[in-house]
Amino acid sequence: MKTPVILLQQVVKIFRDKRFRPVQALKGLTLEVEPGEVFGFLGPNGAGKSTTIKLLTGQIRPSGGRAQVFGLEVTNPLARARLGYLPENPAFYDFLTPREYLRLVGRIFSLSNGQLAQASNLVLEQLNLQAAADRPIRGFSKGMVQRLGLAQALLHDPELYILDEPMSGLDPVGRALVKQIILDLKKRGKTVFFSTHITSDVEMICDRFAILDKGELRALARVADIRNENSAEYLVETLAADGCERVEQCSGVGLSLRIESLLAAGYQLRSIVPSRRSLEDFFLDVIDR
Ligand SMILES: Nc1ncnc2c1ncn2[C@@H]1O[C@H](COP(=O)(O)OP(=O)(O)OP(=O)(O)O)[C@@H](O)[C@H]1O
Repeated sequence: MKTPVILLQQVVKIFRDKRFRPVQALKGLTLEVEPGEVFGFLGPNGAGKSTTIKLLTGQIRPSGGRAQVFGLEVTNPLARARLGYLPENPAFYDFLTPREYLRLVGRIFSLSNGQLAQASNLVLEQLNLQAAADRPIRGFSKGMVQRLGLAQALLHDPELYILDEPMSGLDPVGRALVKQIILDLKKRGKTVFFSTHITSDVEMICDRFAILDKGELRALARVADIRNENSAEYLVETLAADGCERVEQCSGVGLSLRIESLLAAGYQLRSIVPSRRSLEDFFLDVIDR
C-alpha cells in the first residue's frame, strides 16, 4: 500500500480564548490524502480548515493525535522541504519586488542561482506577474498579492501543495488561472490539498473532498460519486395549450410513461434534462444535518 501524502489520525486541537477558556478547533479529525490527488477541504467559517493547514505545515502542534506528511512528522524539515504552502492571508516584505522575494524563498529551499533564475521566471509567467516582477510589492492589488503567494509556493517545484483558500480575493480571470495551474500540477503527478468555501471550484477540479464543520468531519467523498448520485432523475419542461410553462421532476423509471401521458393531455414537450444535485446542495444538506 502507498504511504498517504497526508495523514491525520484523531487530531485534536484546543486553543485558549482571551479568558483562557478552551476552544476545541479540531475534535478528532482523521483523514488521508493519496499521492496525485487534488483534494478539496470544504467547511463554513470557523470549521477548523486553517487550523488543520497550520498543523500540516508544522506551524502549530496538535493537542492530541497524529499528523504526518509523506510518512514523516510534520515538524520534520525533510517533510517541509517537499511541500509548497500558501497561507490564508499571504503577507510579504512589501519593500521587496516579487523577483527579490522569490530569490529569498529560493535560497531557503537551497536552489542554485541557475535554478532560481529559471524557476522564478517560470512562476512569474505562470501567475501573470512578469510585468510587475520588478515593482515593489507595496503597490500591489489584493489579487496580485494572492498570485505572488501562489508563485512562491510553486517556486521549488515540490510534490505537495497545501493551499489555504487559493482562489480568495481573485477576479474570475485569476480564479480560472489558479484552477488551471492546479489541474496542470495534477497532470504532473503532484498532490494538491486546498481549503475553500467555493463548492463549484471543488466540483470542477477535485478528485475527492471533505466537509469539516465545528472541528468534525461531516463528509468525505469522491466528486464523481456526488455528480452521479441522483442522475437517474430528469427535469421535464412542457408547454400547455394555454401557453403555461411547467417544469417537473421525474424519475428515469417513470419517464416514458409520464411523457406519454403529458402528450396525451395536450402538452408540448420543450426539454428533458438530467437533473443533477450540485455539490453546493450536498454541502448545505450536510451542514444542516
Ligand atoms: N489562535 C487561536 N486562538 C484561539 N482560537 C482560535 C485560534 N485559531 C483559531 N481559533 C478558533 O478555532 C476555530 C477554527 O478556526 P479556523 O481558523 O481553523 O477556521 P476556518 O475553517 O479556517 O475558518 P474560515 O473559513 O473563516 O477561515 C474557530 O472557532 C477559531 O475562532
